[in-house]
Amino acid sequence: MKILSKDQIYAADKATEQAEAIPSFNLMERAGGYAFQYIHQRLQGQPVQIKIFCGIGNNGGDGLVIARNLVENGYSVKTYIVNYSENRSEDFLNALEELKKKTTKWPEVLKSVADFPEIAPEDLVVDCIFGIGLNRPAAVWVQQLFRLINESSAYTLAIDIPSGMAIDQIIPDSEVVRATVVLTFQTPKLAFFLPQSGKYINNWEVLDIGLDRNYLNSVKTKAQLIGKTEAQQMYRPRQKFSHKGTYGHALLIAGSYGKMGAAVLSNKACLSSGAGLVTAYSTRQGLPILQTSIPEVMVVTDRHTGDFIEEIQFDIEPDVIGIGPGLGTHKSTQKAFEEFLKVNKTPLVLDADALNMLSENKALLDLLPKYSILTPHPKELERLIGEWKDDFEKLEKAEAFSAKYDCILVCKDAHTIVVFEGNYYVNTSGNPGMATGGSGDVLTGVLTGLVAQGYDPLTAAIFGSFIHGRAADIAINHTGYEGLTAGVIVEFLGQAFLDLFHEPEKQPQK
Ligand SMILES: NC(=O)C1=CN([C@@H]2O[C@H](COP(=O)(O)OP(=O)(O)OC[C@H]3O[C@@H](n4cnc5c(N)ncnc54)[C@H](OP(=O)(O)O)[C@@H]3O)[C@@H](O)[C@H]2O)[C@@H](O)CC1
Ligand SMILES: Nc1ncnc2c1ncn2[C@@H]1O[C@H](COP(=O)(O)OP(=O)(O)O)[C@@H](O)[C@H]1O
Ligand SMILES: [K+]
Repeated sequence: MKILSKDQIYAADKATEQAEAIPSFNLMERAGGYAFQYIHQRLQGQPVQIKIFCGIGNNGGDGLVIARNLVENGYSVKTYIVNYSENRSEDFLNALEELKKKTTKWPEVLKSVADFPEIAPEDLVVDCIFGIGLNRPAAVWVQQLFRLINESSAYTLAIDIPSGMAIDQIIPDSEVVRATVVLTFQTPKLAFFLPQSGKYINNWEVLDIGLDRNYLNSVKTKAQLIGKTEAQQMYRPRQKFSHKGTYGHALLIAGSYGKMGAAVLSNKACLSSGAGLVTAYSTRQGLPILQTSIPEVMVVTDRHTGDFIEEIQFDIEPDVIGIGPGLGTHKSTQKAFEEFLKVNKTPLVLDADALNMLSENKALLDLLPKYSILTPHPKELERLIGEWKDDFEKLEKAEAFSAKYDCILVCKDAHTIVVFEGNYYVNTSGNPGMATGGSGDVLTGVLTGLVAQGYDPLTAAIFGSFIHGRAADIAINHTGYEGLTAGVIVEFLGQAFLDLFHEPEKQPQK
């Protein structure tokens, strides 16, 4: 699903107005009308006290349209205008006129804390104070209203975006309305998926307000959301007349003393995501561990007998090499890594200590083959690209890094974002149960296994991140969040593939 930017949303409005030859107020009527229907379908006339807080822009105008529809349908509604500015938008004024025609209970104007109403826990709050137009911190008294809503524990429906959250920047130290549900128009907003702003989002739903299809189909967005529908399209079915050679040979260079589990997990995951052949490269000490725990995997060891890999040399010709999990950053391993990069021509997936070694010696980055996949968690990413001011700047820096080194950056997080050629692919699968040691090692194995099978590296990164999270989502039905371990994610990889074609994805609301 496309994630439109602020400018693109405003352009979609304009395109719709032109294509349908309608004034902009019709669009507000439509958006507010659909939002009303959403509420009405759920309340079915129940006598709930509804408190609608409206700003003075178009988000506020939407609120007034919702209020009018609710009044017309017999609901008990109190409407407030949060007067943070005197610059009322034209359509806000249109919506106000229409509301005044339908009720004698005109909206109360709030100008300071003294004007705030009480909010009872059983009220339904509709937040239409700020929409995507927020571009600076709200006044202190307005933020106090956000706090009042948050402390009320009332069910809160935020329209388009929670007030206090900007669509394209992080406003530091700003209070944000913590909505129970965010009902967002036409397109999810990138801010919902970034840690600094996404933490305020519990549930979000897209409301299709019928913006111009031609515009929506043709617009190229920087960001897109990857769900089951997108993943399905990337899946490569296995062929009847195929053999293990068809699905490639993966080599995983991983493990050191005390961290052989990382090698075991990534190798198992590589096998379970469909690679034809998997070879583990590790220390001699690792040989019995690998051979007993994964008999399907072949093992090549370095010729030394120490705790760490001291040399990377093998006489097989893998289709892809995954490197890094549990490797350690011992001097001898660093040397071996550097020597390996100098001669290697095989596509790479780099994780964990391989990334740390790259961060310590940035010159090595120039040795990476084109389209290498790097899978940093936030700390590893920071070591690679430097500190960021906020999550939007993080993405910009990741983009610049990916362009400079022609690599695919898989920025792991609650919503993993794959960054490549100026595009952001935002993953929707996964859950907090995955915050457990070894789950990243599993991802390395999955991505390596997919490249081995012939998925191009970008598709492998996007599709693999989805499958990895999806396996964990299915697994928690059996383990709960706390009981999920990295090994269990591997066991559910097969289920994640099956699930691709099982049930259709929930459609956006209308
Ligand atoms: N296609 C769609 O999705 C449709 C969208 N629609 C709706 O329009 C909404 C966007 O409306 P909007 O552009 O009028 O902005 P909104 O958020 O109401 O803010 C109002 C104004 O506040 C100002 N301002 C900003 N920050 C401020 C601050 N801290 N303190 C004080 N003032 C501040 C700023 O003006 P400025 O002062 O910067 O000139 C801004 O313009 C969108 O979210 C959706 O609900 C539908 O109606 C139709 C279809
Ligand atoms: N709260 C979360 N929600 C969704 N996915 C998560 C969450 N926490 C971690 N993950 C996922 O789990 C993996 C953790 O990787 P990483 O930190 O490298 O683990 P390790 O180093 O222990 O293998 C990543 O793929 C990340 O996206
Ligand atoms: K809002």
